[in-house]
Amino acid sequence: MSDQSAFDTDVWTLTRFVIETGRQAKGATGELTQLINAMLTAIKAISSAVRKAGLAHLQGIAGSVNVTGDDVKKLDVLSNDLVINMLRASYSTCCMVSEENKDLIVTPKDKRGKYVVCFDPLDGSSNIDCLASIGTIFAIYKRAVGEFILTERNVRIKPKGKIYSLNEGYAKYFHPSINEYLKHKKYPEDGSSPYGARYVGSMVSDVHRTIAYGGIFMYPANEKSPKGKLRLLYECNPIAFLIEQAGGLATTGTQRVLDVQPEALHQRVPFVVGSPDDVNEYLSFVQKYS
Ligand SMILES: O=P(O)(O)OC[C@H]1O[C@](O)(COP(=O)(O)O)[C@@H](O)[C@@H]1O
Ligand SMILES: [Mg+2]
Ligand SMILES: [Mg+2]
Ligand SMILES: [Mg+2]
Repeated sequence: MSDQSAFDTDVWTLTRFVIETGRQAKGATGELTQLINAMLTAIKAISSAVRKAGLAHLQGIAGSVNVTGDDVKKLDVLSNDLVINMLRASYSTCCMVSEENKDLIVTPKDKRGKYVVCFDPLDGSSNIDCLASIGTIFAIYKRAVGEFILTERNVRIKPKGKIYSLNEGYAKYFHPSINEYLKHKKYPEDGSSPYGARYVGSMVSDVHRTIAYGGIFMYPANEKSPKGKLRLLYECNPIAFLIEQAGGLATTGTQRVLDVQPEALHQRVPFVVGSPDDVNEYLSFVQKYS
């Protein structure tokens, strides 16, 4: 707040931040600003649809299954259409990758720009009907360059947290290294306090908390899902980038997530992110078994 009055008349909205930093960037054409503003419009529309989902009969399934096997919800479809249409109309993309589209979405020639956008229009969509937090994830790459764009500054994650987060219901199918790590978190041998467990089941939400409070979020491989569930291009990479920018680590267990060479649009990778000391501790358990 700029003063003590109840209404801030000089607030830094994201739109203002994007316009001002775009103006200051040398050689900027405004295309990235157009893209981010289009994305923001789509996200505001998604947020409005999510808020009135119950009244507008937008809850429930759409009746199809997407390319990675998820039951598609009505709000997945609506969010996907919004993002595609807004981005197309921003004249800033050449192609897009969406969780909900099997193939690459190529922008019509007359609307093409220089960016590739990979997105998960609605993350955590199994949480829609119970009103838990859900959100949109996106990564922006410059054509051929493979660059992410940072939109927020100076967010830092604690070196070590007190919370672990994963779907422990799959413990029966986990590799022993994971179960041994979890046991260590719950029954520490060194006399330290056990970690708390938190798992919303919307990665956006679980990662947001992990950045805010520290700790570790995991969607590791298991016998049923040998590469985990989360998808590299539009779920793991953008989150890995944010976590690293905040001083955290993001690993598959065998390599840095951002070093994984993409081979398919909807490729999955095991995903472990969080405070550096926590992720390194997890890796020490992986190493014991390798
Ligand atoms: O139910 P599970 O197996 O724990 O999976 C939860 C994970 O699946 C996801 O919901 C997958 O994302 P979508 O909702 O975008 O398909 C993540 O947000 C979450 O971390
Ligand atoms: Mg899905
Ligand atoms: Mg998702
Ligand atoms: Mg999704």
